[in-house]
Amino acid sequence: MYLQQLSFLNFKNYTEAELTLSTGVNAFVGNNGAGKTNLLDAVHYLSLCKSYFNPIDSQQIKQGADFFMINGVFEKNGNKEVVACGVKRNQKKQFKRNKKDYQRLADHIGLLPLVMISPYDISIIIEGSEERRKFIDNVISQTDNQYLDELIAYNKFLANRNAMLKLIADTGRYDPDLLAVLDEQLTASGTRIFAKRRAFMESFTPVFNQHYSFISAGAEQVELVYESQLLNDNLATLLKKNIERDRILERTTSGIHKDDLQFNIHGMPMKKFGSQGQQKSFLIALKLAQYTFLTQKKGFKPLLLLDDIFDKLDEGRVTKLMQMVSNNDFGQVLITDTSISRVQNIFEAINVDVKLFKVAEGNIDA
Ligand SMILES: Nc1ncnc2c1ncn2[C@@H]1O[C@H](COP(=O)(O)OP(=O)(O)OP(=O)(O)O)[C@@H](O)[C@H]1O
Repeated sequence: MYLQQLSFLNFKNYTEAELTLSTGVNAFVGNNGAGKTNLLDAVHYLSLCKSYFNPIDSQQIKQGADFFMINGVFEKNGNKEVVACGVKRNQKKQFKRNKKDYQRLADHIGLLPLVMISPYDISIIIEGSEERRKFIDNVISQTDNQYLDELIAYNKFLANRNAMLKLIADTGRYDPDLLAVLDEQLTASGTRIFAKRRAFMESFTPVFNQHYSFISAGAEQVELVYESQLLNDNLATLLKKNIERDRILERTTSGIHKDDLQFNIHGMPMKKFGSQGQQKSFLIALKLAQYTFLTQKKGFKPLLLLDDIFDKLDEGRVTKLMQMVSNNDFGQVLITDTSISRVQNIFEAINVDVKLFKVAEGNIDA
């Protein structure tokens, strides 16, 4: 699967742009603020119906304009897929595939899969557990349509149970039978999500380890560990065991909403003990493992978007990484950088053709 043509109107700092991409490596080069990341974000819209960086659609409209429009022509399994996304101020987002409007945007997710690696991903390491759960959930939901619905249902059951705990605290009236019904719903849904997350992590972790040791040439030992209360006990038992604590805190303290991922380097937390380059290598290995997982599940290669990828990585890691993404396991790659000579030198050294685009103040030249 690859993106053949991309065009957009009034998208962020672009008034109008149109480009034809190569099926291999495409590099977008320009100064800070030129619009390189914005271009990758336009591609992200076509795949996941939203920005990678900012959830508010109207803020992506060029300042002073009333709407933005993004169009893409993809080639997938020998067929053309024409995708269009339009946002007008104060109106619902429009999303079309082959000229037909989607009823549910969720139906588009996973059709044209994509993996983005960006400097903003550092939040997966440094922020709270929610970011790491979001990472797992995003990867699984690109290959499992029911997963997102299951998560929505779980969150609803969780909100109901928390509301009940609050009501008990406010009124002093405790009805164990009613709570048992809520526990049953939460347990059934939470257990299904846990099973999916655990199965995913079992197949994902060895691939992650392989990618990390390739990029770092085995320079350091890292570890990725899935943490869930449900690994030790089933959810029904946990809810019963912790009911007194939940009543005091007026919220549910057991469940898959407490899951996390532990990232270690030489047995210590990556967040505190990893260098910037090691943290970046860790994130890249996570995302490339996501790419491998998606490829295996889908049976075709997703798009790979690499934003500002060379910063903080040493020459050895850059070469390894570029060798890896240019080989046959990867398909179309879009990459951004500030230096033409750096991009040319890196790819010349590994003998890989690159289609170069120069980006300056919202203009793209091939
Ligand atoms: N809605 C908008 N309207 C107009 N301009 C916008 C809008 N949103 C973002 N921009 C502009 O886009 C520019 C940033 O573009 P982008 O992040 O793509 O730069 P970049 O080429 O990736 O830069 P860097 O090398 O620094 O990462 C900024 O100048 C910003 O003001």
